[in-house]
Amino acid sequence: MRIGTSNSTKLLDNACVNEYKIPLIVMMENAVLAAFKHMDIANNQKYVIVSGVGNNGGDGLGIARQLKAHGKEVDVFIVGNIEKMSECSKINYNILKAMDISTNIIDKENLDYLKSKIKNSDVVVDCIFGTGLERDIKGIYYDVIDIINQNKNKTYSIDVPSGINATTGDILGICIDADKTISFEFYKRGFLKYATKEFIGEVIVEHIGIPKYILDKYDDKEYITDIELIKENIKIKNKFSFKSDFGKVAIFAGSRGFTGAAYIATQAAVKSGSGLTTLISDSYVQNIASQKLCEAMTLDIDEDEKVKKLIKGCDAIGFGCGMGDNEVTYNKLEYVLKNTTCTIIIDADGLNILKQKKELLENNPDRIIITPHLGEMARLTGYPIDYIRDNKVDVAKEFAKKYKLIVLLKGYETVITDGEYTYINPTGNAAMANGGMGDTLLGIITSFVGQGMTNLMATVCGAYIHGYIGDTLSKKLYTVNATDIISSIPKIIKFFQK
Ligand SMILES: NC(=O)C1=CN([C@@H]2O[C@H](COP(=O)(O)OP(=O)(O)OC[C@H]3O[C@@H](n4cnc5c(N)ncnc54)[C@H](OP(=O)(O)O)[C@@H]3O)[C@@H](O)[C@H]2O)[C@@H](O)CC1
Ligand SMILES: Nc1ncnc2c1ncn2[C@@H]1O[C@H](COP(=O)(O)OP(=O)(O)O)[C@@H](O)[C@H]1O
Ligand SMILES: [K+]
Repeated sequence: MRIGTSNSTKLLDNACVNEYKIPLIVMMENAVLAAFKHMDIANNQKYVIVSGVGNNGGDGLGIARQLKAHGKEVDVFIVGNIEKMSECSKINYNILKAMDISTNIIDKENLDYLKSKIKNSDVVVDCIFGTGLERDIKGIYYDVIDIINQNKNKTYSIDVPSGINATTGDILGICIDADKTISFEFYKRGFLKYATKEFIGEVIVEHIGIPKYILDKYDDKEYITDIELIKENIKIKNKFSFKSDFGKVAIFAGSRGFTGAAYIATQAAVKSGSGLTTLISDSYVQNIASQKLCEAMTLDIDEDEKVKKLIKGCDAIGFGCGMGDNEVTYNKLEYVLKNTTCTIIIDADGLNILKQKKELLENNPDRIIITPHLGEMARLTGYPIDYIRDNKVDVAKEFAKKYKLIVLLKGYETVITDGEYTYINPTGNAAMANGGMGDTLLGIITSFVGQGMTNLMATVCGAYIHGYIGDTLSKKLYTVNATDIISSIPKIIKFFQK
């Protein structure tokens, strides 16, 4: 699913109208019919439409007509200067008048009437502002939004809950508290902001008849990952496959007190389908982990020659889980990067050691994937956590571009980007917020890179599948742990295999 801003919508509108000769009223009617499908007419009878005088308002007037045509009771209210009504809204307004569907122009005097109609309705359809909102909401607009929020039974917002800036997610003074948002063509970038989530309700993105090749042209290269993309990327094991076809990977992980991290990351790679997996750790961890790792091999990190030989032949290397934030870990990372050419996936202490010394990243373009959580990203970038949380796409993109690597910024709606293409991961949940989850993810991504996926797709697919398993398990489990995820990996990957 594509992500877009107010600007993308404007550019697309202009291209459709001027270049491709699709009249705006045609797109508006498509938008009306698309939104109408989600008006839940089987369960509601009384609707209040509140329209502004821009095109978002025009959508509302069209929806009012459709609702009437389906036998619903509809009260239409318009807020704003009717003289300034947009051309297409005017067309829909005139149709309503010609059909004798009465409309009320809102002023200070009839706010009580609006309130009583809202109280008495099943659904308020919010069409005050869409992507055209740019400045703070004041005066009568403020009062109307407040009245809707205080008195509604349910509110369905068209394109954007009025009051939310579609690009930034900022609330411009006040906003509609929507139960459902029916948005057109793009999942609005502003919806990604955590603070906005509680106002957008369920979000549905509908197409309004714009051909794919036109959308591709005006694409911001930002997407919500969908299941089809995963299915396209999961490798089919054909009958002639050999273990070398599924990659040779190594995991550098663990230290005293962090044996679990080593086991989890390694076992996750094994279960994700790697042909050959080796855990490289200190001898203490090796002794313990090897008791549990039946399929993976283990190697002592201090056996220099053996390590060098092994990593030179690897297709991907995972690095950092539970290794310790110290000079030894830094030296090992430097060593691994120097002695290999394959992709290195860096997490946890592998990231912590980089905070003062980012030259390792600078000198290794296009072969590193980093998987920080917000805290680790704060240490890497120097930005405060709150700033990163509110600007996660931009922060991740900036870092990826600067160091020519892939950033997977973890958390609710994990961001994955190579600086040019960005994917937001829709899977995963709070039941997964416990130790070891990141190690599991590292193992899955390392395995996928080793199996031949591009670095970007391995990261996108890894995050999606990791979260998908968590979502599936959390339906029955109060907490989902790393070992739960690991045992479900083969079954779920099989489900995605085309
Ligand atoms: N391709 C698509 O996706 C299609 C999209 N479509 C729909 O069009 C919508 C975008 O329409 P839009 O551009 O007319 O902007 P919209 O959101 O109605 O707002 C503009 C109005 O609000 C006013 N106004 C703004 N801020 C204000 C404030 N703070 N306080 C008070 N007033 C304020 C502004 O007034 P002005 O700034 O001119 O004074 C103007 O009157 C989009 O969201 C979707 O629903 C479809 O119909 C067709 C295809
Ligand atoms: N609330 C949440 N919603 C979605 N995913 C989550 C949530 N909490 C945690 N996760 C996922 O769980 C993993 C936790 O990783 P991380 O923070 O590195 O944990 P650890 O280092 O303890 O293993 C990440 O992939 C993250 O996206
Ligand atoms: K709206």
